[in-house]
Amino acid sequence: MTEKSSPAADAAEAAALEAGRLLFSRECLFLVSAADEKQLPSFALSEVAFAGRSNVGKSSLVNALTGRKTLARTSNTPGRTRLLNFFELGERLILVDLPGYGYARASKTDIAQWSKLTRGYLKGRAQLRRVCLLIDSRHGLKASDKQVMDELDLAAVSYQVILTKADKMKAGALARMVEETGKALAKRPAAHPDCLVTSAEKGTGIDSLRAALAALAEPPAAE
Ligand SMILES: Nc1nc2c(ncn2[C@@H]2O[C@H](COP(=O)(O)OP(=O)(O)OP(=O)(O)O)[C@@H](O)[C@H]2O)c(=O)[nH]1
Ligand SMILES: [Mg+2]
Repeated sequence: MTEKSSPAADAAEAAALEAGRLLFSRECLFLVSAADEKQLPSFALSEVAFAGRSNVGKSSLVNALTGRKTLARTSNTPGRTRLLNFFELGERLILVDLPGYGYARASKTDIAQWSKLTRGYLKGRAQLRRVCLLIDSRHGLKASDKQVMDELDLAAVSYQVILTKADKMKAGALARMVEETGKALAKRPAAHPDCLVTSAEKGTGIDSLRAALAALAEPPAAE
């Protein structure tokens, strides 16, 4: 079903896109990595975290959003990101690239470490305004994603599901995946009701995501 547009809705959408463009035209800097709870930094800015199974494209999405190809390290090998990596976007928002979960070949110690540090961060971080929960659009929601969603729902942490790697999908299959995922989200209290579709490779959905994240950033300082 397509939403009817009105001049007011069109103007609001254009303003949101412009806010996203302005925010993400600002410089994005790597700040710090955290390997344990004691290393978690404390900044006076809201945070948006990128979570999801290993290899879904979290680091690539951070790079696509910020227009920097090598800001966050990406890899063909699942399990590339092992630490929580914090980036500051123009003194207005912190982006947090998280290690992936569900990486079958990681050692038990690694998995336990992910669980403790990342789950702890996701559930207990006062400044965390939104979790972008990335799902590979070819695979859809897996048991491990549902478990993380259960935890976010329980902790009342707002999350936005993002179907990634859209360039790898045919239009019909992608539309079915969007519908199926949307149905699963309808019953979840902390989920944003609509999922976004992105391709870090082709730039699909990047402007919409920038617009959504701009609504969470510190307002620009008065000139
Ligand atoms: N075709 C395509 N490939 C993508 C896209 N996004 C990421 N990839 C590829 O998917 C692989 C994994 O990407 P990463 O961004 O490292 O994934 P990640 O979720 O950060 O992985 P971990 O840090 O290991 O959890 C890389 O080979 C990327 O080039 C996309 O939108 N389209
Ligand atoms: Mg990564």
